[in-house]
Amino acid sequence: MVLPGKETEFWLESHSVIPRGKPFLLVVLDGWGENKEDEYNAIYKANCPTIKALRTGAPRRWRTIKAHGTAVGLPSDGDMGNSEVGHNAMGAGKIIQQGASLVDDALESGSMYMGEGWNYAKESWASGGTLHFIGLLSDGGVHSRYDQLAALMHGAFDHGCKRIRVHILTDGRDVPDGSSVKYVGQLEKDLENLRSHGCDALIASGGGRMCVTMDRYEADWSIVERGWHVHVLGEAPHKFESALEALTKLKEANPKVNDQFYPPFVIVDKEGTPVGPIHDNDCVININFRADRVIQISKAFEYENFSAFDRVRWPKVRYLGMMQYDGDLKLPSHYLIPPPLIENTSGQYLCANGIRTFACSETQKFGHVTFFWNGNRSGKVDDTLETYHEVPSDNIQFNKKPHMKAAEIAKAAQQALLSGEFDYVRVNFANGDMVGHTGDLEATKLACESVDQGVKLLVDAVESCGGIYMITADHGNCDDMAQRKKNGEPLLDNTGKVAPLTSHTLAPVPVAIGGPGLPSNVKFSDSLPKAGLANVTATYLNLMGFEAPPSYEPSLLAFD
Ligand SMILES: O=C(O)[C@@H](CO)OP(=O)(O)O
Ligand SMILES: [Mn+2]
Ligand SMILES: [Mn+2]
Repeated sequence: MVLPGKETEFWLESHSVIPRGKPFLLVVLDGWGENKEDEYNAIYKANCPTIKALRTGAPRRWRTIKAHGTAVGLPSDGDMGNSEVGHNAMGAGKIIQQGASLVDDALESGSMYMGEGWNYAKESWASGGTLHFIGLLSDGGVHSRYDQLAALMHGAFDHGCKRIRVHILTDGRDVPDGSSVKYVGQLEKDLENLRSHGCDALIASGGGRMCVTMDRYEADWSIVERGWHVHVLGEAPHKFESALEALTKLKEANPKVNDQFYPPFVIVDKEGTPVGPIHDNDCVININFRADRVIQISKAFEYENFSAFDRVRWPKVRYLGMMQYDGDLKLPSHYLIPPPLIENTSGQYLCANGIRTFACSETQKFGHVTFFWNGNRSGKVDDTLETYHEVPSDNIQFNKKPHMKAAEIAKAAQQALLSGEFDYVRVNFANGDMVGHTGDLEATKLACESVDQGVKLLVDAVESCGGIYMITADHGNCDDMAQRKKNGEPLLDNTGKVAPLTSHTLAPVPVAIGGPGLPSNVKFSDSLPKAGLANVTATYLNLMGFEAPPSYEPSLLAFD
């Protein structure tokens, strides 16, 4: 192939120390932080000899970096990291002001209500339509935030909206299980307030985020179909007169049900009529700013030709995302806030310099190492140079099968490394995160062990092909499985048991480098104590034998 000349925008200089041409492995351990070593740290409690050896075997080639808060473009240092921001940063080498911050700014400045999106939405209620909000109901700050929903409801009322319906997805994954009752209470108060001012405002339908609407990467379209039935058609086996009643009665009927997995429900009036199905001329605003879990429902609302499930009825609504979720598909076509502009990604540079890439994960994280990595674009950067390999995830609760697809991912990546057909193999192991989100400590230990075995297979493969590796993570999760009191002690629930932590953590994440292809004088620099995930990108460009572009956050490497 003809490599680009110096004059092209994405041409990269050769690195002065590290040669090109060694197979390079990059592993992202999803949800794997470096945290206090106690009995609730699943990594510490599990048998993970490979990762332990990386950590203790080469101190100059192991360090931690920040993976939460402002270091990854989130509004505050109280915000835990997440896959979207983490993979965006690692893929693009920059700290990107993320969706949550952009929405905050637009609400604060008032520009939210001056854009094209808002005007488009307004036409609906100006001509008698109902305004529907759909989204994750919590203040987790990963996919959405309650205060932003509250601001938009009041904003709509101030702009003349007289009828609002809210379709809630209970969380329990970014916030503690059981907290949905609190968020529903808060929402009911705000709706009551709107009603007292003459706005007909009610909760109309809902369900748990992992059961209703918020599927991702087409793992299980039936999740979205269930959402369609309750939000749009107003149909569900479970009907209640209030959302609080729904949560209470569904829990009574099945005490094992949790916030993440509440079955779909519809709110009805005294006569049993659903209070808020979605009709022609209504407006639907999806309040999630994060893309992955709302792309499918957005397609269902937006696409004329749609065959993922039978919509039964497809109302002609004005549909808007909080942001545009997919830059390649331009989906949805209407949105409130322009998404962060993520340009000059590592993929663009590497493809322009002829690097042959193999990217692989299982369905649950497949888009993380492709879509998020490439700045929220669903296509490939270069079809001829890149192979994207998806291992189908099981559709189960992952504590039932904590090894997930780690072995299959490792095998596929091992083959890619040994084949000689790729220069760069990039994988994500989902287990620490996906099993961590179940709050099941014992299962999460097994999850960590499966990841460790996968990493071993790959580090051995790098060893045998003379390559270089970098092992890192996108944010914490399995490193702390207990909710904590202010003093750090585990919090007990009302039965006296330790309350499980299902969310991500604020922990920094490890970065380890090595492999026989890495010159012996390469180590981590001591001069970047505050480095974060965005510093990873220049580092791996160096490890592949390139100088990083000057616009990237600095490389973590130093040379003896
Ligand atoms: O499951 C998800 O959607 C999030 C948590 O809300 O996890 P991650 O950022 O690791 O994908
Ligand atoms: Mn993640
Ligand atoms: Mn997660």
